[in-house]
Amino acid sequence: MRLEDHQIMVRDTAREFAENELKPNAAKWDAHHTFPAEAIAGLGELGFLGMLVPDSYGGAGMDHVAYALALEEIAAGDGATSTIMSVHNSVGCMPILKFGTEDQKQKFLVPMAQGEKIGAFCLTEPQAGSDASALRTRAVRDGDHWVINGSKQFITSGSEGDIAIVFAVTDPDAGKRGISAFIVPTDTPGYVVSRVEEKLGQNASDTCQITFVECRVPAENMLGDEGQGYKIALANLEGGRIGIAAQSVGMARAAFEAARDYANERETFGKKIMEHQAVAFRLADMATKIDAARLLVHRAAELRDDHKPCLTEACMAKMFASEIAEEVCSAAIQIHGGYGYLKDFPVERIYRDVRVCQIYEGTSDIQRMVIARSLAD
Ligand SMILES: CC(C)(COP(=O)(O)OP(=O)(O)OC[C@H]1O[C@@H](n2cnc3c(N)ncnc32)[C@H](O)[C@@H]1OP(=O)(O)O)[C@@H](O)C(=O)NCCC(=O)NCCSC(=O)CCS(=O)O
Repeated sequence: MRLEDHQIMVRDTAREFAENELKPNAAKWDAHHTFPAEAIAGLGELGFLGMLVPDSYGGAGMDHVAYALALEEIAAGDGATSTIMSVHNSVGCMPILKFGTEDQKQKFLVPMAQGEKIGAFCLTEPQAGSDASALRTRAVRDGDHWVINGSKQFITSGSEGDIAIVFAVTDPDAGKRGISAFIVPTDTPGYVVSRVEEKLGQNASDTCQITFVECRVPAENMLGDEGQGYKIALANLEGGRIGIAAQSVGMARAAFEAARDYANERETFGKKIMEHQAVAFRLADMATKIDAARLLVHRAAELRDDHKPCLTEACMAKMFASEIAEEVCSAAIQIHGGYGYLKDFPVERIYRDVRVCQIYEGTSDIQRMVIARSLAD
């Protein structure tokens, strides 16, 4: 894959940031469940929190390939930080860029793109995950406000974030066309963080249950037209999925590199374990899978940059990259032997962090479902 100069610069900048600011801290943040506030501020200074937003709205005006390259590098440094970055850029900023009014862009998008405000995406509910149209959260018009009541589940940055894109039913008789989207600052009364979840991995990124209790938002905070919410959600998940795929590649690469380095140091039976064919072949398979996943990610990102349809390609990239990433991380632990199971080595954390990539922003089975639809006559 041939990269342009600005893409190489983005990749190298992100790699340096990951090496210096993320890798040395990732284990500590994971152990103490610390939100990486300083690192997020650093990403903002580098322009990585408004990557896809034009400079006229305070962003870096980058293409999706550059974005995928940056996310891969940030994920190689710390999976949790890359999740905050991915959700913020793709399903936080992009819905406002694409569907927002000029006033909404000035008020909400500009500070988000400059990294002053962090975005969250409130679609999923306790009983509506894969079946995203089965929402129960209701928004009822009351004069010049909408009043939101309901529960949202698995919300990245739900507690640490500042601006939430919230989907709610405004017309219960209209099915998918009865869902609308709202921009809700998280300091709005009635936006309640009811639980910060305990998770297998990605402990530095908060995942929350949010309850909306008579949460009143001004009518001008509706995003897009009334009834357009479901379409807004799905359209932005498409780009989000390319981001999750890039993250998966980054985490897989970090685990692979740790295993490769270990294999070149560790000796058994009088030689480096790299010289045992079983280990060398395992590493060869890992490297091949990572490269294949990256090519799928870049194909989807290029299509998006060319404004061509890429739903199927985004789903293929996410499904494949997230699944091989778990395989690669598992193999990396195997190469480390018993040490791979210890927290002293990074592969233990990366293995935990990468698992969710097969679940959030659409499970692997949902990706397969969407891909299969494109195969039907
Ligand atoms: C399972 C699903 C794929 C099912 O989708 P549907 O069959 O319900 O959708 P459709 O009827 O095909 O489409 C509805 C509507 O939207 C338009 N649409 C669909 N896809 C796109 C797109 N990619 N771009 C633009 N528009 C799109 C479509 O044309 C229809 O419009 P019209 O009615 O024709 O006008 C789907 O439900 C699905 O993807 N489910 C998984 C949901 C998911 O990924 N959830 C995780 C969300 S992440 C979260 O909430 C946590 C936040 S986090 O922190 O990450």
